[in-house]
Amino acid sequence: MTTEDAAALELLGIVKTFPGQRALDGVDFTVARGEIHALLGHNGSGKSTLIKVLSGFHQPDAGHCSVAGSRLRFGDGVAVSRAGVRIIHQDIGLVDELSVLENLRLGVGTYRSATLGAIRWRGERAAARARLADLGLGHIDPGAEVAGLSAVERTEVAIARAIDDPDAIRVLVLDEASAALPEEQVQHLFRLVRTLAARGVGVVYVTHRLEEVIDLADRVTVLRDGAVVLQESVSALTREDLARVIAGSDVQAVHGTDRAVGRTTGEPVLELADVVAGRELTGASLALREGEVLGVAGLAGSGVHEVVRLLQGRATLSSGSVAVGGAPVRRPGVRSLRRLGVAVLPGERDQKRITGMTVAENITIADLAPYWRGGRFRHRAERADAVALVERYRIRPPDVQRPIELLSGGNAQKAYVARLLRTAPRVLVLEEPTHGVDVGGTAEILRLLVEAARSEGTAVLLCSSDTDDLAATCDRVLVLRDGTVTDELTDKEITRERIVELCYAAG
Ligand SMILES: Nc1ncnc2c1ncn2[C@@H]1O[C@H](COP(=O)(O)OP(=O)(O)OP(=O)(O)O)[C@@H](O)[C@H]1O
Repeated sequence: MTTEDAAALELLGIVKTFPGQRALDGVDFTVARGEIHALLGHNGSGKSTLIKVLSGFHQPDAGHCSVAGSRLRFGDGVAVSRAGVRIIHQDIGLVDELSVLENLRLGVGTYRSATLGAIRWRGERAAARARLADLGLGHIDPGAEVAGLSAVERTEVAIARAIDDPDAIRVLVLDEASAALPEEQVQHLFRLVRTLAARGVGVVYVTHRLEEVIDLADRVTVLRDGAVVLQESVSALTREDLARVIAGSDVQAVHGTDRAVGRTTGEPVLELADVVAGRELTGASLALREGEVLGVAGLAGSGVHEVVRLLQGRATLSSGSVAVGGAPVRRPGVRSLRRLGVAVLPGERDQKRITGMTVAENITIADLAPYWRGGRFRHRAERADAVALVERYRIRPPDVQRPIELLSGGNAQKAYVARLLRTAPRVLVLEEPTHGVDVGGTAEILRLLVEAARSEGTAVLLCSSDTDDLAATCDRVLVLRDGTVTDELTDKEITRERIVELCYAAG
């Protein structure tokens, strides 16, 4: 077989066992040249492990790998890169303070136009511009600082950086590259992916967003518990088919949650009035009421993220006021707000994961008081609570003594949501709570949030870029633009299309 005929990527018979657990159980995964191949599976099904085997990070117990017809030795990251495999992780690893050009050149070591030790920036800039234009990214200025780019532009730059020599790239893996992208920017990413596929690159696209698979991919592989349960052309499948195969059973619809009309009349428990704060909020006001699920939507830079940062004490309140239960909070922050019954789940992983601790400890840490009795800590009671919550949230594997770092991304996210809900707060502020969570887990988390609002009267502030989540659960949705609340949707006005439209509206 010539290199031209060979598959871009062939992973055959891959087995990987961790102590006490088989993460991959003889997986065959083949991607043709120019094919966009979606890799799906529930949280903990083995997607990341398969990618890590390909990258050389994990040594598999069995199996073999070929790239464009050439056999590849496992465990050798340099050989993987030399063979033309590029992997973009969700944490795309750009340096914010540097320009696009500097980021493109990072890691390459040499500047093309250096003579006698001096870098000829004009030449470098022209080369970078040509490289971006070649990938259809002519709209990105090489001189722009990365911090000022939109989320999708950052992803585009990360991909452009990886594609240092387009003719030599055989396989591009995008590991949840769209997870942090607002929905309306995803199409830009798709355009770039299609450009690369049209040049013969085999693309592996890992995602939990099933609509994206239908829209973008040619073929799909679904993993369940480390084994391939479906490998098929996407054209034959619907979103519902995929959800069913991923879960291994019928998934309860996330949508169509019974939205309670009239919920918006409870007492305000969290109020922001004319808040100017951090880099983004320029006069935002909102009132979250008892027993309601209030959604907050907006594009990157609109201020949604800054609302969460403000409530975490990470963005300074310059003017305006924050009040809980009618009483002003002068310095909002995690501690001051927790005392008032406000719990915050931030979006960033490092802000919620407590490394070096077990799953049980990560779940119970927010309130250990019930376990202290007579000066002694009742480990058994703590463990029993954690076991019950792991069961309720279907965290896999169901081992509460496991270090949290060893959980898959989506299973860890379920543990953080469990931590917050367990403390039965009066106000619950969540940023992207279903980020990286599979279709079944998402339905469960949203159901629990609505239940907390309905039966406990919890006031839930749901800051999310997932318009499906917002449309399925919220009693009201606020849209932010340029740091202020510009629109409010209630009841039947809350649709996915309307939210996106308002996020994008001008002026
Ligand atoms: N280093 C490790 N040590 C022990 N177990 C691990 C390790 N890495 C992963 N696992 C386990 O292997 C299984 C597969 O995990 P993996 O991260 O591949 O899942 P995933 O499909 O990527 O999930 P997600 O969608 O949540 O990211 C999980 O049960 C996970 O807990």
